Amino acid sequence: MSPTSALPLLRRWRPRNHIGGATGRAGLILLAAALVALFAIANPNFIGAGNISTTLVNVSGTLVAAIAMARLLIAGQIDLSIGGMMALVAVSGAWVMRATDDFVIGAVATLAFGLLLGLLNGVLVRVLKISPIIVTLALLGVYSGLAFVITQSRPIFELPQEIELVGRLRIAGVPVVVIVALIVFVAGALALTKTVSGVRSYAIGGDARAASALGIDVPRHLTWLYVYMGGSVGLVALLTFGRLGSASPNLGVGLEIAVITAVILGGVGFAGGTGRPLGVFFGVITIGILNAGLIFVGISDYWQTVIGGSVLLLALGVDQLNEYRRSRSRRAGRARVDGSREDGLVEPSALHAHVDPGAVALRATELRKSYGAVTAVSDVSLALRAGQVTCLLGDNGAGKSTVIKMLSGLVRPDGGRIELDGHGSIETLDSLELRELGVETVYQDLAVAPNLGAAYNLTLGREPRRFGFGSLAVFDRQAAIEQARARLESLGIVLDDYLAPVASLSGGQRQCVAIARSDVADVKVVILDEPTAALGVRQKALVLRLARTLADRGAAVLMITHDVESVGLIADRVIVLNLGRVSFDDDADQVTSRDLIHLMAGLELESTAKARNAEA
Ligand SMILES: Nc1ncnc2c1ncn2[C@@H]1O[C@H](COP(=O)(O)OP(=O)(O)OP(=O)(O)O)[C@@H](O)[C@H]1O
Repeated sequence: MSPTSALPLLRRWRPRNHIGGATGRAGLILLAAALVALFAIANPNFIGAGNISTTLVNVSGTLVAAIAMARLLIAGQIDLSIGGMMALVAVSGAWVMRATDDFVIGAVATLAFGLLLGLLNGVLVRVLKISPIIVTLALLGVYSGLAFVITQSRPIFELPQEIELVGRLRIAGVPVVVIVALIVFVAGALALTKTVSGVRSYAIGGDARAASALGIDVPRHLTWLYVYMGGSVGLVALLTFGRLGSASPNLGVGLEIAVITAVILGGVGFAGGTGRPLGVFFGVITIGILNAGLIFVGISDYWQTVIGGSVLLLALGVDQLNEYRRSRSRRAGRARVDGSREDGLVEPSALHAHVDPGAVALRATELRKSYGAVTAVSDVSLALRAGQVTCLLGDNGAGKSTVIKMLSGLVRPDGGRIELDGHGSIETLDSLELRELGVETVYQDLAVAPNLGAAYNLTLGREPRRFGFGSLAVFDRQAAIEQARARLESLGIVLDDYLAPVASLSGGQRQCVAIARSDVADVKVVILDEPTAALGVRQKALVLRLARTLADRGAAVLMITHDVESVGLIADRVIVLNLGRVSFDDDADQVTSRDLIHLMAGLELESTAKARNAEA
């Protein structure tokens, strides 16, 4: 088979999007089967109905907690406090149940305590702004300590009669605990893979700063995920002390290790952004079989702990290997795209209706900004016109980034005015408010969720929905593909796979996806922060063509660049900054590449010097 004829085959086998991992799941099923066979040889009763039922009941708690933990890990977070949280929630809930002698009130209180502690975790991680590993590890100690303090180390008995139902009730022979766990797991899995909120978790785990730049309220989303984790722990606590008929402060010891091991074994990447519920399911089952088998063949508690920790280390090792394979496959994808002869270009479509070419879209007057004693920008005035590309140049430290941060609402100027056509002064508005008014900014390295395809990236924040409400609505993947295809094609770009992670696209294509996000119907100003940095010649041409198209469709484009060659190819107007001041501002045809290099170096143009000498 020739390399060319093998290509379609390769494409079919390539991971479709962030949710891949069939090979890992097959490996887990094999591992689980091997464990069952091994333990059954050691003791044939291991595959008896009684043991299977007990094993299922034992894993039900892990299953409920695992889908919530998977969601946290996918979003780049972790909760190590769940063991202590379960103990505290169980004893508090049981205490309420005994005090009121009412099963329902006690059950509601247990779930509510879980949700509250989850909220506390989320708020603390958000407020302290340090690694969730440290914050939740500290909370593990606090929660489990409090559980002992409240109970004085004694279990809580004498719970209402109905509690026995939790352990005894069966539907069609299946323990109700298992049924509840399966329902909660499936609901969590659907929320993760099918809803707008789930897509946002993947985006945040891929790159939280990019997700935030794409319009997702990251802190709020993450807080909800901790609340979800807490609620799940509340349910696990209820199912467990309900089954046992009493609550003790020892409940939940080691829960975090068991759950995290199962989740990572199930293929959820510790680095965030990847993983699949089905893998998590098999991870939980495998750990359940292992634990049951170790007890069955009479391995001591101490050895069980050693084996549990070793399995976690093994899972982390496999995860690292997967991460390495993922990055290799992304690099291979990029090499394939860069080596391809066609750039996937089509003719861009016509202008936006609101174009008034040449009119000033944004005017900045006498902008100033200092950082302590450092004056970054001292007196900058400029105008951006609809239909034009303005290139902003300057040496390192000249003040370019500070200027665009002020124009895009990331930094408030110390003085001066910024006016947007039709909206008056905007210098006090933040970046989200400015986006709503039609000022879009594409920052270098900040603009895409690398683990998601173009279809997701181009619709994040304004996701197409099928039914449901808020971010729990069902994400319409087909509509997202169509929208992404239409948006990119209208800008003259065709991709062959709208679900392939953008990390596997070429640098130029990735920039195009990022820039295409700014092509919304009422965009007035597009600010591009060094969009051609580190790109090859062909990829650079692709990006410059896209910037030109945006201007041709009516936007005022401001492009920061160090690259004099790009200026010659695209600029209508050139502004050069030197030591925080404008040293040149004129039409691009008034200046040569040589002049620009002089200006960027802070030198005076020969023509200016001559004119000054002649005047003298
Ligand atoms: N947050 C900050 N705190 C302190 N000083 C800053 C800060 N941001 C920028 N500066 C200083 O302001 C000056 C202008 O920086 P700015 O990043 O705007 O320049 P630039 O032209 O974008 O440079 P580069 O091309 O290297 O990114 C520099 O002296 C820089 O050190």
